[in-house]
Amino acid sequence: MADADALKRLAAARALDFVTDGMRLGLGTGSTAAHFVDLLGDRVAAGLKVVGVPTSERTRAQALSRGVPIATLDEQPELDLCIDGADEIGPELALIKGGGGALLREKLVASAAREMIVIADQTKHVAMLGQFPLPVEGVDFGIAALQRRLDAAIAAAGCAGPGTLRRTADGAVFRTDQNNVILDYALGRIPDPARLAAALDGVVGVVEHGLFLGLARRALLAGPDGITLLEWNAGA
Ligand SMILES: O=C(CO)[C@H](O)[C@H](O)COP(=O)(O)O
Repeated sequence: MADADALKRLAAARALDFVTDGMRLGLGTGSTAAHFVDLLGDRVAAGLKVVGVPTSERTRAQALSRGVPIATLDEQPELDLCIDGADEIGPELALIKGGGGALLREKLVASAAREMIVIADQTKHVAMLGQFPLPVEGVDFGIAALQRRLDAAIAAAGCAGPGTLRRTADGAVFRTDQNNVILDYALGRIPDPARLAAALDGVVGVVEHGLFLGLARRALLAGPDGITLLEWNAGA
């Protein structure tokens, strides 16, 4: 059976079929998105004309190293397509994102795009979101108070589970590219993502959360038997 990284690259390669000359692209963050940027670099070297808006400093550096022209979201506020990975893909292409800590810029870039395509290995596809801890990005002023407000909002939305302040491997508090902190909520199950998202949106001190609802239109899932295309049109 193909290993997970080979499957991620397979999904990334298929996403290139949706890229056409002149496109303004949102470039995601994470190991799957990194495969896409790598392969996009080959296409650019072969003459494809695109401009990419990276969702993290990591992706920005990679795009530059692969010769992919980049711009900021201020320079390109309207994008044609955003290609990004996900930590979980649930019903109606509801996503958990932010395992790599880039959820805020990822959501900003995806929201600026006419279409978002998620690329992943098929293990990310789940019947219900929540096994992957939900990242919540917040300001670092009064983290303990923020956590209390979050615990209450999460309980009111019918979910429960501990929130843990994210740290780096050497024990330092993790900082996002926007210099915020992340609380990872191990909820186990999120039966009603829209209800939880609305609750989190209302918490003072929350900058953004990792529930991406109504943003992805397609998902390309790679498995041992090839690519499965999932489609969801929230407006239909
Ligand atoms: O949301 C993300 C980063 O903030 C990533 O898309 C998500 O963590 C998936 O990563 P990978 O492709 O490495 O499995």
